[in-house]
Amino acid sequence: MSTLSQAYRDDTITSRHIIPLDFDSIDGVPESHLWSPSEEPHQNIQTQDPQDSLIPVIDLSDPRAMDLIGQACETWGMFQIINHGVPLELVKEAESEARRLFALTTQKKRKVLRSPGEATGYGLPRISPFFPKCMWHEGFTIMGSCVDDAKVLWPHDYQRFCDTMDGYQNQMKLLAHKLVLLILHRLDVTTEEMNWATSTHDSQGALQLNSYPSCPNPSRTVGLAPHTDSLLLTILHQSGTNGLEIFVEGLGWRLVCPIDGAFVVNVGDLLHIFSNAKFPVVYHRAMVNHSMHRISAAYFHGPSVESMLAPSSSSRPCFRSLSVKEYISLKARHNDKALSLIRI
Ligand SMILES: C=C1C[C@]23C[C@H]1CC[C@H]2[C@@]12CCC[C@@](C)(C(=O)O1)[C@H]2[C@@H]3C(=O)O
Ligand SMILES: O=C(O)CCC(=O)C(=O)O
Ligand SMILES: [Fe+2]
Repeated sequence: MSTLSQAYRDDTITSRHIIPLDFDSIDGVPESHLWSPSEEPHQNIQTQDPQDSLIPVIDLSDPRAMDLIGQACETWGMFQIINHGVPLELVKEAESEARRLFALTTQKKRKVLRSPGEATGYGLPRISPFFPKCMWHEGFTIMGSCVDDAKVLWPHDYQRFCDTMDGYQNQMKLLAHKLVLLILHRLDVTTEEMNWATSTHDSQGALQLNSYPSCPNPSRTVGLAPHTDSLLLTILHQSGTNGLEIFVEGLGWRLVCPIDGAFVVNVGDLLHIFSNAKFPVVYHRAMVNHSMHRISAAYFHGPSVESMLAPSSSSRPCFRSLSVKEYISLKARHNDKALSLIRI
């Protein structure tokens, strides 16, 4: 049976779109990373009170949580959660292990570079080929065990990194299942669909550690260009630094304020399709900072890549049915045009 990492293997990406900048040895922003002001990410920035939290913050222990989550999915496709049950020490530990990884020398990190046909390892975001300029970003993608890469990075001390990432992925998987159950109540799903969406044994996940080093010219650079996440839902830990923004129709780009101990959850393309577009597509991006090195950890949760996906119990589906694998491959080839290709 195919796994997520196999589904992400077959594309034709070139090294220019894989190798992050050598952040240790630069003292300015190279032309390759300078976005012109007319390029999309620098448009529509709103002045905003940093306290003004547009995206709702939901307490998972609140009896109204299910309703609030349903509403948030319909309105924004995004919400933040607190009291989620994930031990905060584990979250801190995962962040500090991610920092330890990105603090290694460029030479070390390039030893675990994601190779062109592979899904995991160190490198630029997969969406890089779709943009004219490079992103101020380095990432490390994990699908399941990361022991092979960790052994290369820390030959004598790889266990700590692996144990932390395993523990974090396990917690994310549990939380993702809880959230899917809560979210599906908003949709009129059949028992069969409910089983498909909540079956724990063949769900698939990926963990992406993101690093955005401080940048001498943040107004002309982009950390992670505007995109939507592909799978069902994403659970994001953003370390205390601003950077994540969501595009809201009519309002433009809005900051998603970091809240200590909270996770940001957003609807991915598969859930947009499954909801028959009742939940919006969620464009978001990460901007960079002059003084802070920002880290984030995103967990992507999806169903088995072999399974079929169709808008749930809808008499007028607006998307054709397809396998998860097929959607991943369409997305790899067409990025944000993928959804329009399956629209009925
Ligand atoms: C399971 C996933 C989800 C991936 C691909 C694969 C591993 C890495 C994820 C990201 C992380 C950064 C943004 C994104 C858009 C990217 O370029 O790589 C994500 C993408 C997706 O959601 O499509
Ligand atoms: O770093 C962030 O805040 C956003 C990360 C993100 O969107 C992603 O990994 O898909
Ligand atoms: Fe994302």
